[in-house]
Amino acid sequence: MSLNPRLVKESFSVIEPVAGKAAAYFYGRLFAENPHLRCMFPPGMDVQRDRLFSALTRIVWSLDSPDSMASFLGQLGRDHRKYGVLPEHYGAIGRALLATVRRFAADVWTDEIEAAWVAAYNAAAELMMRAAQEEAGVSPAWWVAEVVDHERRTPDIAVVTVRPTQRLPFTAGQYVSVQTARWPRVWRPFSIANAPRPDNTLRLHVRSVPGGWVSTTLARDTRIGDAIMLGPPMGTMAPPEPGSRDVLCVAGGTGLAPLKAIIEQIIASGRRPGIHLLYGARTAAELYDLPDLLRMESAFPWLRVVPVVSGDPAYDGMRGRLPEVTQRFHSWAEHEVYVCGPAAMVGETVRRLQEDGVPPARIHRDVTHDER
Ligand SMILES: NC(=O)C1=CN([C@@H]2O[C@H](COP(=O)(O)OP(=O)(O)OC[C@H]3O[C@@H](n4cnc5c(N)ncnc54)[C@H](OP(=O)(O)O)[C@@H]3O)[C@@H](O)[C@H]2O)C=CC1
Repeated sequence: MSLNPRLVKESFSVIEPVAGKAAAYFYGRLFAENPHLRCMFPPGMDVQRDRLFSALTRIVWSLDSPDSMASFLGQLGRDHRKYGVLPEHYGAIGRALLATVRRFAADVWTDEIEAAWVAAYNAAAELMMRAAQEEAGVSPAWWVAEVVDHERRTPDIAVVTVRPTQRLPFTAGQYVSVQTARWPRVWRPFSIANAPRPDNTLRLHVRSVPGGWVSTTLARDTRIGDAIMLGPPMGTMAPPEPGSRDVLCVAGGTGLAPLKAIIEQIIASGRRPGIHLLYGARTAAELYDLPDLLRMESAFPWLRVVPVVSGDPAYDGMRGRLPEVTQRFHSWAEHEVYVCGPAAMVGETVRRLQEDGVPPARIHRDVTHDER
């Protein structure tokens, strides 16, 4: 049976409004039928349920773009090695998924829809298994990394430098998932805040969020010499192609991390595009990386760093909210644009940029990391 993206999308749109219930049913069914799989997942499943649905949403909506589906599923397959997922697990996952969509789309379900889901799942599982298999023997399923530096920049934000014990190749703009010894099987994504370095170190910008297990452990309770685990690099945000346009980066809070990596990579490439970095925080004290950015600016005259403060009327510099400041600052229609930060800020900034004529293909945004 060949893929039928339309039937999968139509039936999936019936399930989307009850995504939470469907994800809970899926895991309940998976663990009831395969109790041995439960130990591969964290004790608290809330984040996992959200992840399942966001991955599923992404797969379903990219079913008619084979390249982007293959690239996403390849990364997902490589990433799932760190959970210990093996080819034999895909059958069990497929059965639980099919039972879930059949139940939650019961009102519209037909044999054709069932066949379309089976074909789509088999194709997706095949891409994930193949990518995982190709990686086995070439790269570890996860990396152990030693914390070699830990700076508390604000009461809530730390810049953590780690050195994996084996080389971890990545592209500027990508992220890794992190597991700490305190919270086994709980993985949270953080962007790598530097371009690849000869000494193999990676920097992470971590804001401890209330109730965030991994972020709080990393920001407050981690010391030099501690070991953490890193999953394989993920994400498709990457530096612009050589010879391309001037660059705008709009960073909200710790959303700065991947944009700093991209700027470092552009500088290291020897190219000289003009780069504007609008770097926003609520107060001047929250601009936790400004001294470092100003050093980069003075070493690279084509970079202009513009701190923007949204919550302090007495701030003696650019004031306002990032989406509005971005819009009134300049016309960016000819730029390559990168936006990263809180999801609502990213959405609003992207909307305004498009309104002002920046084509969507030239706007690069990170996945949000709001689950930590
Ligand atoms: N650490 C990492 O590696 C990465 C983090 N991220 C994501 O970046 C985000 C950073 O969060 P955090 O450091 O807490 O940032 P903050 O919540 O401190 O916000 C930073 C700036 O963004 C503005 N902002 C927030 N919400 C909105 C909005 N709805 N509209 C317009 N402006 C807004 C804030 O202004 P105000 O609130 O005054 O409007 C402030 O100026 C998180 O969502 C995180 O998941 C993304 C990629 C990498």
